[in-house]
Amino acid sequence: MTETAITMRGVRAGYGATTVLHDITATVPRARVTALVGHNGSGKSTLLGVLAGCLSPSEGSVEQAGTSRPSLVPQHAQIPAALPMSVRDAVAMGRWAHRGWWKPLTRHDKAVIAECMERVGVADLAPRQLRELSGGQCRRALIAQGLAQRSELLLLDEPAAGLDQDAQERIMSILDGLAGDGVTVVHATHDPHAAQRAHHCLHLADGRLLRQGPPDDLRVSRHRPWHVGRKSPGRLQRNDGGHDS
Ligand SMILES: Nc1ncnc2c1ncn2[C@@H]1O[C@H](COP(=O)(O)OP(=O)(O)OP(=O)(O)O)[C@@H](O)[C@H]1O
Repeated sequence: MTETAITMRGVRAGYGATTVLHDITATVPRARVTALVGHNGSGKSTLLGVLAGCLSPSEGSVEQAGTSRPSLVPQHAQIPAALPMSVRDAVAMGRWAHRGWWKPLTRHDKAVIAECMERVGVADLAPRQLRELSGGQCRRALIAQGLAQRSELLLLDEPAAGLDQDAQERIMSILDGLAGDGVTVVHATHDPHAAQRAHHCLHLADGRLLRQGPPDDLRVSRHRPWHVGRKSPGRLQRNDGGHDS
């Protein structure tokens, strides 16, 4: 049976006086890939922020089964393009959560950094400047940075957006492999194919959870990807705990 990594109950959250997420009750399975799907502005990034602990719910609760601090991989590098920084330095920043930025890296830190770069296929790019990388290479370097935190929960904001099919496929395979190794992966995506590859989906619309369940049940159409058709099959669970028919 699949264990639950995260349980959200009645989560309401937003920015200042603006509420973005309303009454989100959902679960995220452990050691699986979960896709957050929905139109632009539906609240996917905001929900990632809540799961990462960057945004506190104004109502409701988020329970995480694991003990490690979540690792959030943002959509874009939070590093100014003009700042000289190698791929190795960027990945090493993932260790700051453990050591603080002021302490020298230990042998263990260096081994973790090397392993994470190897895992996502950027080891040969280690001395290159981040600003010199292609979009796909840069995304993989950011994923390596997230992995270097060694968290049980990896959150990614559109990790494959704007990449060609091969680069997307490579990133989705990396996420699959991580889940296979026991990491709980949650990523926001607009891409129906990426959603189809996930084990579980949370479908948001206007800040509310429309439905959650396996991607096959989402019946994603290429032309209207996040349209909820009348023929939706019965297994998808609605946010009120009922089932579509
Ligand atoms: N820092 C912020 N301050 C105020 N409002 C914000 C902030 N960030 C996002 N919002 C608002 O919250 C709503 C949800 O945005 P969010 O980025 O979570 O959606 P999204 O589904 O990730 O969108 P996209 O697919 O375009 O990335 C939007 O109306 C947006 O304008």
